[in-house]
Order: sequence, then structure tokens, then C-alpha cells
Amino acid sequence: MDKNIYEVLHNQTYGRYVTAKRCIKQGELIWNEKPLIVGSQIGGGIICFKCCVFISKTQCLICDKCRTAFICDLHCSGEFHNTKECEELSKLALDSDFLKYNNNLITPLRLLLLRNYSQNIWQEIMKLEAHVESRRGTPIWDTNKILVEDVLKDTGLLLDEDITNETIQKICGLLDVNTFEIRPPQNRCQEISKSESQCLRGLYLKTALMSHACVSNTHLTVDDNFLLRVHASTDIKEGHPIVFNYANVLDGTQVRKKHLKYGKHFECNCKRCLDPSELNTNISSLKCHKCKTGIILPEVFNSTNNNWCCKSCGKVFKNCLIETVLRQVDNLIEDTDQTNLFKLEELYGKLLKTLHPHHYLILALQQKLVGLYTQSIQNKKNLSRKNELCQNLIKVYEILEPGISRNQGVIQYELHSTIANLAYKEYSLGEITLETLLQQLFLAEATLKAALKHLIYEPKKSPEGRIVQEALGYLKDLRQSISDIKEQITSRTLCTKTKKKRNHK
Ligand SMILES: C[S@@+](CC[C@H](N)C(=O)[O-])C[C@H]1O[C@@H](n2cnc3c(N)ncnc32)[C@H](O)[C@@H]1O
Repeated sequence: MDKNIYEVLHNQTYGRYVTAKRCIKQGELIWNEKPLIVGSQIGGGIICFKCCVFISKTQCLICDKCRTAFICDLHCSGEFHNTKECEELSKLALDSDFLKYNNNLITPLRLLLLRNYSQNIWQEIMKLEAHVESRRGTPIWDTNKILVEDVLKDTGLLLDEDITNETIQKICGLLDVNTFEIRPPQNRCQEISKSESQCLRGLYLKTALMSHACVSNTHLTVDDNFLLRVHASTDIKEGHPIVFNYANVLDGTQVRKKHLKYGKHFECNCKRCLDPSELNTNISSLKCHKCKTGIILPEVFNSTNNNWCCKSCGKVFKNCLIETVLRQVDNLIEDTDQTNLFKLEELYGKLLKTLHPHHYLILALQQKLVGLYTQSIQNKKNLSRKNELCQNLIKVYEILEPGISRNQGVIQYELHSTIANLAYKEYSLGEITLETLLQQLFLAEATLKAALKHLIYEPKKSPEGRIVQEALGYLKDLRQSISDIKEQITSRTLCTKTKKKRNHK
């Protein structure tokens, strides 16, 4: 890894941010980093202080030295509960059940303890953006006051005079602004707990400095040892910011803006946010009910209360009307059984009368439908429909998540099997020739190779890493089938030629 690849700069808009010191090629590893701290989210469960897997309250053991830290196993070899933390925790002389019933305290407390044994790191932590002023008096401030601040103070847990209520709120703020959602290790959690769906949060001091853009130029992965790797997802020019998307890539601008404003306390003004068509994807666009042909887009996206306008007939719609329509659509989606393919298709058809085919609510339905079609009977109709849905999703991802993209990889993987299965089906029904089957298998192979290009960076034990292992097996099978069919075609051609020669004689 080249240390001269990036540098940290500062400006008025972003605060500190990271830029490329030289041109960075797609796929290049920019840095990797171990977390300073891993913890559960507010309201999440309790975790082993050593290896950070979730453990159930009834099964957890206690570290025999500090008598406070939870551990999953007496022989757990996790590295996160170091001797210094253990010493600091034992000084607090807590009741061994205390953190079990005040588990929201665990992550901020572990961070605060660092102050006592690692001044340098503590100073780095204190430099992180916490947005204390923007958070003051908001619901999250009040929640943290009750769940963290008051408990810490009332129980006399923090003896230092200079740890003020403000410092505790700052710790809570910087955890919210700077931590990354990470999945619990996939290799251990199944045996220990059923809380697999719960996410952890990790504080990575270097990665936290990356600024946000709604179209990212990096690809982040976290392996089972919580090592975070930052790869360039596209080529990055010298001097350009190295960014990632703090929001959900398939959310429309208004939804992303809300998430960034309330969660990260800033207004994004990237190219995608400033373009009402969102780079021509129309991911926020609606269909015009007046002219029936045009699409409705926001006039501008830099205020929350702007009007929307039909690009074809010019009719203007108030933002509150659009919000009402979207709320109704949300309710319809909520009221529909998400596991029922027929009902979901019915809803899809209904929503297409109002929303653009690339609208984010339509795309979310398409993702669900792809999942349902994967589990459904593999007949021609279902396979063709799944093919169409995958193609549509890929088109949008190619624009909004260009270069290396986990989402694209997964959909391409789904698409390859659909192409191959559909071709086999059509061939068996006598609808296509052996030559066309071969062409379709070539297409499936190219799609699978494209999926692998996206997914090759995924940690081996992650769900996507497992897809890679499966995909490599399928690639081998597919190549074998292609070679068999080629042979069949060649021998058939030879046979026909021989027959012709014989007839000629
Ligand atoms: C994870 S921190 C990034 C590091 C931070 N700039 C610092 O100096 O510690 C996230 C914060 O950076 C700022 N930020 C990141 N991306 C931004 C963007 N695109 N526009 C404005 N502010 C941004 C916001 O203050 C945000 O809450």
C-alpha cells in the first residue's frame, strides 16, 4: 500500500476530508484499517468485549479480571478487550449486572475509558466532528441524556471533574456521525446468538475522515476481523476528494437529504443532489396525471419546499401534494404482503401509473420481486420477468454506483442464471436452435464474469464472498456446457457435410 496515495485537507464546507495525492486506478487498495472501537447500536444487544459478537443476556460470561466486561467464551481470543481497558473497568468496581441493564452505555463508556490510558488517541477522537450545536435540544440529545449522560453521572461512574455532560453528549454525537454500520462476524455469530440481523458500529479514525458524495468513488468492505478496506471503485484523479455515500444509493434526493440532515447534520450539494433528474435516472420522478405523457420533476432540489413541474405540459405541483402521494404509496406498500409474488406484481402495476419506472419506490419493489422470482417456479414466464427486472436495476446502478459495486455484482449474479436457465428452457421447448442456446450461454458467462469483477473484493466469509465461491463453480460448469455444445455443433456440421458428400456421389 502506497502511503503517498492520499492526503487529509480541510475546508469550510467539509471540515477535514481526504483527497487523492496521485491518480488512483479503479480497484486499487487505498488503505486498510482496524477499528478503534466496535460496539452495538443504541437499543442493540450486548456484545462480547473481546471479539464483538452478539451474546444473549442469559448466556454471557464475565471477564474474570475486571468482573465487568462480557465475554462469549472463557477462551475467546478476540483482541478488543485489552489489558488497559480491563484495568480501567475494574477500577470502576461495577456490579457485574450493571452493564447488562444499561447496555446503551457500553460503547460511549469504552470510548471514554480510552482517555485514561491513551491520551494521543483521545485527542484524535476529540477532533472528530460531533455536531454538538446542531444536536442540542433535539430528540436524540434528550435520548442520550436519559440513556447515557444521566446514568453515567448519577452512578458516579466518571470521577474526572472535566468529563462534563457536554463531553458525554459530544461522545454520543461523534459516535453517530463517524461510526460505520458493520455486520457481526459471520463465522462465529450463528452458534452464539440469533441476533445476526443486528448491526454493530465501528469507529475507524482514518476512514471517518472521508467526506460524503451521493455517487461514491470508493468501495468499502469489512472482514470478520473487522479490518476495513477502502478500494477505489472508479479511477480517481489527482486532487479529487476520496468519498463514499453515507446514504442509501437507491433513495431519492429528498430521502437522502433528510437522512444526511438528521443523521449527519449537513446539506449535500453534490452533482446528483443538484440535478432534479438525478443524472437522468429519474429516480425521484412521477408521471403526470394531467397530460399522461410527461414526467414530473422538482424544479430545483436546493430547498425542501420547492414546486414540482411536468417537463411536457408544464403543470406545476406543490411539494406537499407530491409528499401526500408518496405517503399514500408508502401505505399501499406497507399494506401489501411482501412475500406474495402475485400481490406484489399487482401493486407494482398499480404504482407504475403514478411513478416513473425508475422511481426509488419502484426500484425497491423490483429488488423484492427479484428475490421472490428466485424462489419461485423456474418457468419461462417467471424467468423472463426476473430477467427484465434485473436489467432495469443494473441500468440504474451503472449510473448511481459506477465502477465496482456490490449491488451490481449481486444483481448480475442473479441475472446470469436467469439468462442460462431461460435459454435451456426455450431450447428444450424447441423455440431456439442450438446455436442460439450457445449464444445465450456466452452471454450468461459474460454476465457472470461481470458479477465476479464487482464481487471479487468481498471478504470470503461474507454473504457476497460466498456468492463469489458459488459463482466460480458455476463459471466452470458454464464453460463446460459451452464446450460441449460447441462440440455438438461441430460434429453435427461434420455429419451434415458427410451426408451431403454421400448424396452428391
Ligand atoms: C464522518 S465526518 C467526516 C470528517 C469530518 N469532516 C471531520 O472533519 O472530522 C462527517 C461530517 O463531515 C462533513 N461532511 C462530509 N461530507 C460532506 C459534504 N458532502 N458536504 C458537507 N459536509 C460534509 C459533515 O459535517 C459531516 O457530518
